[in-house]
Amino acid sequence: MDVSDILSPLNPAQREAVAAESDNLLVLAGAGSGKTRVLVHRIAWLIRALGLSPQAILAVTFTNKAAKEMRGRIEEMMQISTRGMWVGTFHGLAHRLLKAHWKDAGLPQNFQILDADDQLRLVKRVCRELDLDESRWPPKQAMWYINGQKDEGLRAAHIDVPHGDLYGQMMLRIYRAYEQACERAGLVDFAELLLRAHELWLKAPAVLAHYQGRFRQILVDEFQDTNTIQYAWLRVLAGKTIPVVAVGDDDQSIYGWRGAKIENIQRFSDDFSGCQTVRLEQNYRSTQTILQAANGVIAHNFGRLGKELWSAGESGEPITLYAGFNEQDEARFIVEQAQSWIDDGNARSSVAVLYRSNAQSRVLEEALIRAGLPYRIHGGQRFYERMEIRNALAYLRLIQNRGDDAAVERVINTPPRGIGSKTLETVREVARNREVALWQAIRMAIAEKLLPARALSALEGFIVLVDEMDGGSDDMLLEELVEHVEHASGLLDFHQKEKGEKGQARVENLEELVSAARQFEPEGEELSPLQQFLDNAALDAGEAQADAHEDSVQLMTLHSAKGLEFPLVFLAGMEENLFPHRMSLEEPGRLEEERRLCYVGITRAMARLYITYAETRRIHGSESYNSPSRFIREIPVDLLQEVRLNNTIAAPVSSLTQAAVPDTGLSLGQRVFHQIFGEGIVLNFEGRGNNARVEVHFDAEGSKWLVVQYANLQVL
Ligand SMILES: Nc1ncnc2c1ncn2[C@@H]1O[C@H](COP(=O)(O)OP(=O)(O)OP(=O)(O)O)[C@@H](O)[C@H]1O
Ligand SMILES: [Mg+2]
Repeated sequence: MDVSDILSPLNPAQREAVAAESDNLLVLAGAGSGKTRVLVHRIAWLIRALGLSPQAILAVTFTNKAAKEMRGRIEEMMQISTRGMWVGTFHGLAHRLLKAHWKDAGLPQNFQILDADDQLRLVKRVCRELDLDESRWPPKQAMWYINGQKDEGLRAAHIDVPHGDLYGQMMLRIYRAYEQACERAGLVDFAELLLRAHELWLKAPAVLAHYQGRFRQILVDEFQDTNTIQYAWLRVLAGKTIPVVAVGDDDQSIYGWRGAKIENIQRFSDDFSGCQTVRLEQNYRSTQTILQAANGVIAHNFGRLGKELWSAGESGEPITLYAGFNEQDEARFIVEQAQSWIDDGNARSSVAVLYRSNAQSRVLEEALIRAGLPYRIHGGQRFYERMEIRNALAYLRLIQNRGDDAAVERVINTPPRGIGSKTLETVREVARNREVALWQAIRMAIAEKLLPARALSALEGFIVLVDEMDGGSDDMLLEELVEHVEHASGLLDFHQKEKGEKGQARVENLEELVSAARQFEPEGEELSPLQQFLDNAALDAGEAQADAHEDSVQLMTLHSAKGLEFPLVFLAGMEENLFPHRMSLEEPGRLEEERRLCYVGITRAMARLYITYAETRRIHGSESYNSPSRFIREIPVDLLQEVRLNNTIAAPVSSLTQAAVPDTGLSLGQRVFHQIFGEGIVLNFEGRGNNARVEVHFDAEGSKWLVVQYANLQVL
């Protein structure tokens, strides 16, 4: 590819960004305006026009999948290998650094990554060791606290809690104990990866100098979702010498709840000297209708950096709105529409169904299965997160590192081998008192006969089992080892004996893990293939799907849809309390983040967009009645077309245009307070003025019809 070919498929603003010569560059632009495309072309430009070696380039993407795509695009454009290029997520890159410089980072060479599930398990254990009442100090909250502090770059030793702050003191105590537990077992959670990588720069100037000498340019996609520690890491690395190109969209910042800071966009131009800002305003992804809908929704947020977005594309079809009478009906409608789109000759993978919470996927999955439509889930119940897979991986981790307490906890009695909670408690106590890993504690318990004979022999069985799995493992291929472990551990046998589909699915998943091992390509000799495989599984959880290549309908949460695009998109479950999420209704900041999430959802659609909601929904085992999401009302009504139950088309959208209950000051979806029933939300109404009756769904009491005149509702 010629230099001119790199620029020709771009518009003038994009070209300016690709060929910009300034030290630092910020590309600030709305969805679908080609930000990611600019990054890819800029990398090509750096290599072709400026003669940079691929090894001198560091590119940060938001997911591992995006990193793979970026590599693929560059290889395809330039016909070069991207092997030496550092492309990955902040976490992936941090991991790579720590593996290479474990000593400087103060870690054992074989440190293990602790994923969210294992982390919670460990926090729970720590809380138990501190003798804390779980209901008073929920481990999950402690975990959020710990991660929140790490995201801000704070270790327990850095935190000062005021005397009277009981809560703060307790959290800090847990944090401290948790740090020690990780240290002892050589475990590193996700937030720790970033924190350590940052500390590595500060502790080991020679390492920093090495990378500062190596990289000649840093590029960051989805910059609006960087958190404090990522930003700090970047800033130290860039120093005064490495130019940084950041692309982002303040309207798509959706990870505030995980510590992401939109303000980093504003800080960037101050902190990175000589920064030039380029704005892209043309959207190439969506029809005008879809774009206008997205613009209509996001216009309700305040304090935006302000961007124009227009499209030269056609106006396209109206957005279809469907009210299912329950979630089953909603799912049926979605599958029906998807099927007819596919029957028209479109690929299954051109269809995406997006939803707010993972729990919503089950009903959709069932409808897809009934219709015989293959589907794939990104995120959520991910392959590497499935219980049986995690169990098998835990055995493999033990082969690698007996000190991995989280792995011991997970499989010591899985499948059941007669090691009860009392036995386990004793082992934990030994570990605690003597400050050793669980594995060693087991050995001590055996050697010193600290338990009844039957318990000891069960423990011994476990030790022998793992040691035997390890013996000879060096001579096996990775796939052989995985298969051997699944058999020898009894896992396969255990699930084969399980009744019904669940057991069958688990067996299939275990078999799939063997295939994954077969397909796995280790890089370099430094780390054993097993170690690389385990790291990959932990980092990649969810993104590496066994059936990635298959043409299937795409299911995912709105969060995981970031950066992607699909010709046909369904936004399902567009109901108050679901989306916007119940938890976000109290705080304006959270509500705005939900709205950005809605903007992200709408802008994933290229040609066709469906919005659906259910009038009643059974979720988490209970029935709820929610009004349509306020975000639907924020879409200009002339862009919408409502489809009724029997699939007839109605326009205009009656139920939504009448959002206000006439002459009452009330409107649908509004939160109100009643003297006796408490807080609730207005769902429905009849009549007008003093004669109007409204249906209010009270948080505590359920739905009730009330006469406005007597109900004396206070608007909240
Ligand atoms: N100049 C262009 N000519 C033709 N197509 C373009 C151009 N620029 C971008 N596109 C296409 O528009 C779509 C959106 O581009 P891209 O994904 O890079 O946008 P983005 O700004 O990164 O979006 P998001 O904010 O959702 O991440 C892609 O299909 C891309 O190939
Ligand atoms: Mg992008």
